[in-house]
Amino acid sequence: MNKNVIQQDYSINVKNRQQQNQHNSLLIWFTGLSGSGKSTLANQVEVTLHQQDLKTYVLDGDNIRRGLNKDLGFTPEDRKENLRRIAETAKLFIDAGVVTLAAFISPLQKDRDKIKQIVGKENFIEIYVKASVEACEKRDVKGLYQKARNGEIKNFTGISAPYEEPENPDIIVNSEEQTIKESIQLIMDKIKTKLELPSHG
Ligand SMILES: Nc1ncnc2c1ncn2[C@@H]1O[C@H](COP(=O)(O)OS(=O)(=O)O)[C@@H](OP(=O)(O)O)[C@H]1O
Ligand SMILES: Nc1ncnc2c1ncn2[C@@H]1O[C@H](COP(=O)(O)OP(=O)(O)O)[C@@H](O)[C@H]1O
Repeated sequence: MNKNVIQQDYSINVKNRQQQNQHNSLLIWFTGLSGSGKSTLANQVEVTLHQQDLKTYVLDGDNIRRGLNKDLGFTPEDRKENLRRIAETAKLFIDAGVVTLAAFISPLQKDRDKIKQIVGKENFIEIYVKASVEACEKRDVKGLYQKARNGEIKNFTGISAPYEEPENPDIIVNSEEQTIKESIQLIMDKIKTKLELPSHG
């Protein structure tokens, strides 16, 4: 970092914003294979929080890769940079007082550790959306597994690129064994205390 770039402080800080919103800000990070259910669950958790008047925003793999990170692909280096930029973006959202949900494959433990370090461990909840490659391939929501099997897509997670299961996730939901409703309930129970919702119960 350039030593001539100095942090500028403003009168209104994250605590002021959280007080006004009447809830904490937090990064709720969903990791798992393509098709495991990250976007589905992030969407439903956001709907639930939004209905309770919380300020929310979802950062999603496909959407970010069509904009901010459209210069990046799926090599290990590009995934690392993709996730670093997303973590820095999420940090701004947390500072803005927003409950931020992120749905990214984020396949490597070292990259997920870095995200936690960037946003601060007190602001980070890691949810492992567990589902086997077989189940995700059977769903093949976007037809990408078939393309990966045909060799049309290289470095495809679960087929030709690794996925490391999280070492110590805060929450595990198994989308082969639990219904969407059960998973949402489990996630809501866990995040409620972290969000400190004084007027929301
Ligand atoms: N090679 C390869 N491997 C994995 N995924 C691929 C690939 N090519 C395209 N896609 C699509 O990109 C989405 C994953 O992007 P992410 O930013 O979440 O990936 S990563 O965290 O940087 O690993 C992923 O979205 P999800 O299916 O929602 O996970 C895919 O739609
Ligand atoms: N228990 C479950 N939890 C989440 N998704 C499920 C579950 N059962 C079936 N699905 C389906 O699996 C698919 C997951 O796709 P998606 O949410 O796009 O995954 P990802 O974002 O991880 O790529 C959706 O079509 C969803 O309806």
